[in-house]
Amino acid sequence: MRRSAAPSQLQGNPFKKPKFIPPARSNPSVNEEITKQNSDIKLLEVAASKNTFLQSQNDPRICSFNLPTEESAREINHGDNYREKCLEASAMRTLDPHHTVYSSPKEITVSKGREEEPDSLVKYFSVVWCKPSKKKHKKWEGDAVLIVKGKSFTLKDLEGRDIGRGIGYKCKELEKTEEGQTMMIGGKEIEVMGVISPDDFNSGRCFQVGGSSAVLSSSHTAKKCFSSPFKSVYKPSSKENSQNGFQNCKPRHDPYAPNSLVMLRPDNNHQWMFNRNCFPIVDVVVDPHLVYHLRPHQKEGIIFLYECVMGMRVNGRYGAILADEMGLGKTLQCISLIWTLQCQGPYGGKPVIKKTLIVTPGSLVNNWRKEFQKWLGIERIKVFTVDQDHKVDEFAKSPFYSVLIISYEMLLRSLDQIKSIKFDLLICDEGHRLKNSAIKTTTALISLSCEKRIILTGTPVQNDLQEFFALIDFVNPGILGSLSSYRKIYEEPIIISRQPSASEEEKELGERRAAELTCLTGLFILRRTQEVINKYLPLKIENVVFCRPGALQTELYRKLLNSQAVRFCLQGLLENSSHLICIGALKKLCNHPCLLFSSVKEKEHSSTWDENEERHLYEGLISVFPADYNPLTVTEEESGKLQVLSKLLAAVHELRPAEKVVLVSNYTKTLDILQEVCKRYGYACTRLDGQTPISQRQQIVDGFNSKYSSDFIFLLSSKAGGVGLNLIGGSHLILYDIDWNPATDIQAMSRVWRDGQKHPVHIYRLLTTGTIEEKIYQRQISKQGLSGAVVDLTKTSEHIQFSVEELKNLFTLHENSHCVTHDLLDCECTGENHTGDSLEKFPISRNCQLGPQQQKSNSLKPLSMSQLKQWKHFSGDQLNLTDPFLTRIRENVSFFFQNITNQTTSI
Ligand SMILES: Nc1ncnc2c1ncn2[C@@H]1O[C@H](COP(=O)(O)OP(=O)(O)OP(=O)(O)O)[C@@H](O)[C@H]1O
Ligand SMILES: [Mg+2]
Repeated sequence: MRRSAAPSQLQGNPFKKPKFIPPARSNPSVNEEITKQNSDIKLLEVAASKNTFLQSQNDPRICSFNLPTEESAREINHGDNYREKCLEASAMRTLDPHHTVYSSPKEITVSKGREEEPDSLVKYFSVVWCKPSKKKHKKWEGDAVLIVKGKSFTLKDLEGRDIGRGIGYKCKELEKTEEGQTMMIGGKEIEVMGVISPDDFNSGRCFQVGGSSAVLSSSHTAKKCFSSPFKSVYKPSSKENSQNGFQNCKPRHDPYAPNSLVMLRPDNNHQWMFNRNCFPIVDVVVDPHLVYHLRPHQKEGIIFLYECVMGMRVNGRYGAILADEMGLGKTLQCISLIWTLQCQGPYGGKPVIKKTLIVTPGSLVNNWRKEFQKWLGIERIKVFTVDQDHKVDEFAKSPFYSVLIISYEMLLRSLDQIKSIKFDLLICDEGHRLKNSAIKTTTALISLSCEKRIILTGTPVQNDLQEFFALIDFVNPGILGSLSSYRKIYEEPIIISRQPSASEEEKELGERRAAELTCLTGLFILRRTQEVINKYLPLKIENVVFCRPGALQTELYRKLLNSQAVRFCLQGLLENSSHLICIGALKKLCNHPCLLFSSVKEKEHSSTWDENEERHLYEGLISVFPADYNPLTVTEEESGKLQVLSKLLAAVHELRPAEKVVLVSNYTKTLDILQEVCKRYGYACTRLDGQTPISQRQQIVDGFNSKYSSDFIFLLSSKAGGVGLNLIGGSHLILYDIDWNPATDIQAMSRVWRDGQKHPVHIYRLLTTGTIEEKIYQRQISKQGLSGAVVDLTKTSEHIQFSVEELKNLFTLHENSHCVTHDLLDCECTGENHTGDSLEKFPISRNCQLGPQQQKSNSLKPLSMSQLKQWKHFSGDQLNLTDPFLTRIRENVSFFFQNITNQTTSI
């Protein structure tokens, strides 16, 4: 029977036809001919067999599917091997938010055997379908996947939707099914095109026809290319060749010099696609001036980025996500890439890019400019930063500048001008904000025509599958198909498999799909953890400090917990967000009672007080404050944390006069109080919060980091300015309050412990003992830590759902505990005799004293309860503390946890 082609058949259905045979294999004579005549390809083979230029080859963190092993350099087999590589890689990975990309093992095994297993219960077929008709020449309407399970049949379209069901055929009949056999299912006529292996179904690959399949796109493009290889290879447009003047095709830097960093040479497939004019192949070598400074992981990162944006990792895709943890130098890796691509290229040395657009949060625009200057000086690359006085037009008119740095906000305002400029490379810093494809910024950036797109983010990107899709689809549009098919094929099975009620079958399917997704995307996502730079960083001492609340605080806390509002919340009687108001009040109280006082007064004076929900919370509260209470006179004794803070600042000032402190809060009103205290003690301070004009931010940061600055304290609002800032001028960081989201706190903490820091770093997280702050901390470390799910920066308490049980726990004050968190750890120690003891003294079997050397804080992910248990911990009553700073605050502290990283010297 003749038939018209279904959509996929126009491109070739991989499940019906033999796999795509690459040009090199299908036509060896052509390949031989080309190799013979093109000396550069020969050179490629030789160069590929040397490993001088490919450091990523041996690195376990780099997914090196396309790297030029001797074999792969000789064959044009990118597309052909892709599926096998994915299959094999998928077995190695899970969809872990912290996963790094692994290299493939040497042997590739495809489980073909499974396809032939006679006793397999479920069968899968690729089919085409149409409405029933008697016509001889059918007009097939689409491709589909037929699932046969016993006697029941399900027909799914390539978006994963059910489009037909039926009952009646026998599985055995289908085992004999041959290509071309037709049958009726669910009111549709189908023709069987071939058998799909369980592997291909389980991984979801059988749905990846057309736009979503890297396999197809690769074979498709290669086919297109191969259709007339000689046209491009042997008949170059010599005019263009000579006009461009690339005959002098020496690498810009010596690829054989010691420590040279040489990029992967394009394979034959790539050459067919991109070297139509047959320029000689030239090694792309990163400027040794930069290489000299690069850390090993940064070299790997540059190789990775280069291969992604050159389309060498996934054919026809030019995007990448560099998701290295904070402080790993993503900026420098990008600068190195830009500088390399702007001056060099593999084809005749012709530069790959001319103009680059960098979009970044406002507070980092000048940081980018500074980093360009720091690594390349002011002469090599001319960067243009957009601000009120420097508009995009100026950049567009000038041939002088090649890099435009703009904030996300400015981008929206100047979108039309930006669109009129041809950018060859787009970098979105702190790009996790693009995870929401509905927001204006994302749609604006999607509308730019630039294909080479890089997202930089320190925040893990795989915690929400839809957000993950948005990020992937931004850098490599269409690679996962449409959102609806992605949902059906990946998201739904993965989510179902993680539910406790999931069947074994559902679990397996979900795991396979997750592995496949990781495999597909792992080619262009790279994440390394902080551990890779630990060895370049100084000692870090992290402390969790449980501060005893002041007497007024305790009294007010009790009063709040007895309020009608809290009682109603616990009975589930109040609606909506009333529990958030209660939580907010308790948090304010923990920071300082005067904050609560001001709130109550403010509400009392408002005209809507009588109807206000907060009345139920604040009623009678003012009577607890002294009659002459003045919220403007900040009394330290009233807040346990403030007392500890002022002693801590005094200790640093006295014991380490050359060192500085970064003081972080989520609230500007709290920062006001802290600023007041600084003033009281004559500590010079500077401040960055949401109100700080963007144009001044870098200046403030630079001022603080300068060794000539007299500022002792940097007051930082973590929400406003936490991301991306380098505050290495400070070596003590105090987190005055806690956020629900561990990512916010982690972001803030990594501002000081980063490359360039000279002093040992001390981090103090202050929590008020027995209060809601401890509960939030426990939530951070138990829920998120244990489940491994990492929340990201945009999630706030409004997104958190609480059960009545959880609210009960939140709204309890533990007045008699030194540390509720320690009580929960189920630790045998009393907190009395473990002060600063060394590992040798306390055997590892002891529950609570594994000591610093045992602690491997390998990443910035939230700590888990069990990890916390391994930290040193001791009560504040200890008299023989070895840490001089803790000794000074001991009196107001009920309990400490301490962890030391990189200990080589004493504190
Ligand atoms: N190889 C290096 N040698 C010395 N300093 C470096 C090196 N690489 C980066 N740095 C410095 O480390 C600091 C952190 O780098 P960068 O701001 O690029 O980190 P990041 O990965 O973007 O982190 P974040 O996610 O917090 O934005 C910068 O001051 C940078 O100049
Ligand atoms: Mg950064």
